[in-house]
Amino acid sequence: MAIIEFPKEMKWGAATAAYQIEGAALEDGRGLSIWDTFSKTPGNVLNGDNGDVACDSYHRYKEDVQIMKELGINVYRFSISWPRIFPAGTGEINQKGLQYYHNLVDELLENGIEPMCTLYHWDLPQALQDQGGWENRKTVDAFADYAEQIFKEFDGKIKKWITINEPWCVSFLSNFIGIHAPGFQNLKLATDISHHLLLAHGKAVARFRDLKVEGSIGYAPNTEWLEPFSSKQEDIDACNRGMGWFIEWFFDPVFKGQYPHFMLEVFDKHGAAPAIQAGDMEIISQKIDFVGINYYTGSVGRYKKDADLFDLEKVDIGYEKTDFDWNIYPEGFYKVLLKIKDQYGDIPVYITENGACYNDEVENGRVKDQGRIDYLKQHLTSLKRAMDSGVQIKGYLAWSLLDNFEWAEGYHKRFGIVHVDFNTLKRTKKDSYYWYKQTVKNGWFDM
Ligand SMILES: N#[N+]C[C@@H]1[C@@H](O)[C@H](O)[C@@H](O)[C@@H]2O[C@H]12
Repeated sequence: MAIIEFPKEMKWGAATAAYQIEGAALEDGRGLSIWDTFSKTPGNVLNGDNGDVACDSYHRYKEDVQIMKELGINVYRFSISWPRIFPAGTGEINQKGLQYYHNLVDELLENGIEPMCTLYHWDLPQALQDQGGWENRKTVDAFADYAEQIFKEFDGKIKKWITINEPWCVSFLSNFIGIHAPGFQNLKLATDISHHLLLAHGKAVARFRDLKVEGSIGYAPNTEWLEPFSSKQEDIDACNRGMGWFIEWFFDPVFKGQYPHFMLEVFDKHGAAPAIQAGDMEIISQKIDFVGINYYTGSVGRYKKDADLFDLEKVDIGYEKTDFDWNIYPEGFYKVLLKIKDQYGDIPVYITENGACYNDEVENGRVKDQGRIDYLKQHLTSLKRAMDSGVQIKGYLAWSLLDNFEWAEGYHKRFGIVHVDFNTLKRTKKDSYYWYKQTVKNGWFDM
């Protein structure tokens, strides 16, 4: 067996998001989000699930922090619910909402765990959606005002900040593919929203710098690897276009100050090039301190005219899959990280999400989730290989601490290293929790 060992200074953590774990959706002055509306529209979420209760972490955060403390992690990524702070999206502040996050952050700090805060993890205030949502440039400024409020409130307590989680999901999955809130299917709308999200990111970074907030700031794009089916150039080009949708489209504006021409060509062909105003790209491309990378899976792809926007067809060549029916493809993790380093330079990287869906259940008080342990081992081995190839990895945060509301899949899809019984809200540490605990303690594991 091989020992996979990590630097002593590497951070180890776990990640969650507000709408997926908090519950208390109608409590203490919280306003509605687009996910409250979307999840309660019949047919949008499996089994009609919603985030009204979720893991009830709003009330159980102290228990959850003790679970983290026993786990031994030193960083915890959570998100702030914008409508819990600004119920109408702007204007009056909900003090009880702020107080909840002070309580959570204080509990983390008292237990030696560093908070990493995501400002936007998909739960846009419904009041802003009613005014056009991310399609409306006014939402960009509303986000910057919300971010400024949070920076001022938590400066000195929170020192790692993420502006936007997975802008591809917020724009294309939610407004072109349409399976996430608010559920539109319009490519031009989606590309305009992708631009406004990057603008919102940039404006929040500008406020962060202007306020001289202590700490570091970045964003957390989602990534995927597409391996060409053959060495034919048409297959290679199709895969590069497909990855460009996740990577270059959201990295080039931030790191190069312009959209990738090959992607603009694709969107322009469909009459969907984004509306860019003078000065936008300068705002978007100001320096950030780190990039968060979310990686789950990869696929094999080949050229097929009109198969999708990119003339790309995914091919199932029999990779083992998780219960989300996603390929287990750790090689792609390595390749994504090297691609980002090669194309965008030696930017510090946090793996802000990586994990596996297995719909495991408790049997005699135990959850035997060897599949998740194997997934983590394989992907951490790829991560170490990327680090040995020069990628500046600052930390790894497993998705997720808890089984939680998995968006359109509801509570059926489980990503946690801790099982949650959604009838009783009982937490049960899985075998993967104990494996991860030992790995965090040692800084190595036996492959
Ligand atoms: N699906 N899936 C699991 C996980 C989702 O639960 C997170 O909220 C997202 O940031 C990202 O999509 C990844």
